[in-house]
Amino acid sequence: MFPVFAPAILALADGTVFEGVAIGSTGQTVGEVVFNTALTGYQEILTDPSYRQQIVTLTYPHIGNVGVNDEDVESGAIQAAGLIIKDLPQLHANFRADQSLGEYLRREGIVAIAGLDTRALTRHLREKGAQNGAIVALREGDALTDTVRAQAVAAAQAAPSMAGLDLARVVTTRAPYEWTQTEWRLARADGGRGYGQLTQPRFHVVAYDFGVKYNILRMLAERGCRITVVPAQTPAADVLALQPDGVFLSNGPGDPQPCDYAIAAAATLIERGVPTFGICLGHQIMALASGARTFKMKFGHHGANHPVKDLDTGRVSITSQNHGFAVDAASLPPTLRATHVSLFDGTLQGIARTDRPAFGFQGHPEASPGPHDIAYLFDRFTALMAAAGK
Ligand SMILES: NC(=O)CC[C@H](N)C(=O)O
Repeated sequence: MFPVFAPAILALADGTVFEGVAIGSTGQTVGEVVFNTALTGYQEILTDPSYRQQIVTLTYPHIGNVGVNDEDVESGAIQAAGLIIKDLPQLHANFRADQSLGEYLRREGIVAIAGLDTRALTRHLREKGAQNGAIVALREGDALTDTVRAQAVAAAQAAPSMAGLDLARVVTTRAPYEWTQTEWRLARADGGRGYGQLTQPRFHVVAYDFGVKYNILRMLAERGCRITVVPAQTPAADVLALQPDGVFLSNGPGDPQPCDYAIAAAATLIERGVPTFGICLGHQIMALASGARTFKMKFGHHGANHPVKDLDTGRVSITSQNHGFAVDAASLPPTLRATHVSLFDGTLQGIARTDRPAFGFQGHPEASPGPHDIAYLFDRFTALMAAAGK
């Protein structure tokens, strides 16, 4: 029996209302509505902690075809505040699937909507900018009234703005832990060579968890890193006491600016000459720690086909992206140089310290599913640690 879907609406803070059907839990969710243009990877997107308090609309129309499995997760749970898609196939098929997308959303209590015009919504967000929204998913038989619409718009307007929000401290691990992984969990973003091999640990990396994605840890482990993951608010002195060969600053949700504890810790560790690599939020924190500024973008970058140019080599990589803030290229102090730039809008994508072994990248070199063009940055990090005497 195919399910009968109850009505649902998406209301934006500017008063625009889209109607569709409920494909997840019933109830209401609020968050910043952003669009992601990747064709694949809906499970990785939903479980990426950087999507906390964001409602994601996927521009690819058929989402759910291959169901859901317990391997393709980037964290232990769905992190996005909600999901918006055009069409949920009524049957899924994949040998690895153990449930449907709808079942997964309901099991995790996520409110989601399908059946609306995601192209119109995406155009709207591109023109007006990312803004807060509310999804209201009604129970079967409940009527969609003007009161429900008005309440949803009011809920969207009452939601907190992403600018100024420190969410890293919300999603981070409560206690430090050592990353371990089994064969089947090894990274797939290894340049298409298939499943990677664990290498005998050569480096000890302390990874700040601001909302870290599993595949980053897998790719570091594959390159011979033993990894101690620490909470976002761990002081630099505690990290130095672990005698790391390198420090990794992870991706994560929210605005980097209020993460003063992380900015202070990163500044100390970089100053002390510890090889440091930052991805996305970690890259932004490294920039702030070095005296640059960040700003909120109009609708950000969320997709898997963004061309980025390496300014040192001229090489263009197709990259995965997920960010709503960026480092202001005009704010770089003399100790920071631009290493990568987005060929979509010219915004800064990579930075490196001129006086210390530290660099950051705005996109996702660990992208799983790919593209894997920029995975070479992980090798750059291990090379920095090797050069520092390991
Ligand atoms: N993926 C990330 O780390 C995102 C960083 C930050 N939250 C932003 O939106 O820009």
